[in-house]
Amino acid sequence: MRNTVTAPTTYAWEIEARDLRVRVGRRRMAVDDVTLTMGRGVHGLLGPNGAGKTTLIRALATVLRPTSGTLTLLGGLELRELRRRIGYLPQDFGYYRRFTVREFVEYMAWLKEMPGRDVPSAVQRAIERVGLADRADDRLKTLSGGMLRRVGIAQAIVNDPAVLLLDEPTAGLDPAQRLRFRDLLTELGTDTCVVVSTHLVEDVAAACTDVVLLADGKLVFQGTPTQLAAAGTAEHAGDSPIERGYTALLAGPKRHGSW
Ligand SMILES: Nc1ncnc2c1ncn2[C@@H]1O[C@H](COP(=O)(O)OP(=O)(O)OP(=O)(O)O)[C@@H](O)[C@H]1O
Repeated sequence: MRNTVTAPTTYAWEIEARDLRVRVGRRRMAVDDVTLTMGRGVHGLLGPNGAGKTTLIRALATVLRPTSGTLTLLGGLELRELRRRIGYLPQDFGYYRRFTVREFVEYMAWLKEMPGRDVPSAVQRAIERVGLADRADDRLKTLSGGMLRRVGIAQAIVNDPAVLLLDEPTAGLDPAQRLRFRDLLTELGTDTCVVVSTHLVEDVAAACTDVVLLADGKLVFQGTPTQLAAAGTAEHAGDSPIERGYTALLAGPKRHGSW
């Protein structure tokens, strides 16, 4: 019999960061004094290259420790229990090429300490949700890049996480897969706190309830996609209102990386 740990359910936000700083390497403060809260819904994490998106996601995934400030996840669950309740797709996820899709997702379910009796049905459901049921017993080495990305998404959702962290999940997906993925995001966001980093502003407009914009490790903006769009004017660069809002908010005089 497993010990059942009773999770606190009295938190206001799934994710609460106060004055959060995360150092990478020796000196670089890749997340620099960020204060934000995130609850259920789909939070789009936007920002130019090097803004600190991956570093923030890694801190949320408990892979990196905060350098200073506080980060409270799920009301302050202890680390082991917290990790059971997180789903994480890193930018580059490692896998064994000879595993089948099912074996790999099962293996990840096992690492997340899911009760054994729940594993087969949870694995099947996760594989179906990413549209890979017909490839479930194929080896990973036979899949395309987009399919592998979907396997990565399946392993991230297999434990029905309360906090789901997806670092550039749409990279490598073809347009049809991206549309299906947006529907999945919307569905997941109804009862999960989903944080998704992306460079595709259209994905944010279509599937996110909330946008978090980072630049140089700082929080530049948090609000709805409509509020982001409202920040732009016709003079700002971009193909859509939301892209023009993004450009407007990043157009500070001291921002480097103007390329
Ligand atoms: N291990 C490391 N050592 C030194 N600097 C690092 C390290 N990892 C990241 N950085 C730096 O920290 C900053 C933030 O990087 P991060 O990967 O979090 O940005 P990002 O917003 O995810 O970028 P991208 O959109 O290019 O993926 C960058 O300037 C990066 O060069």
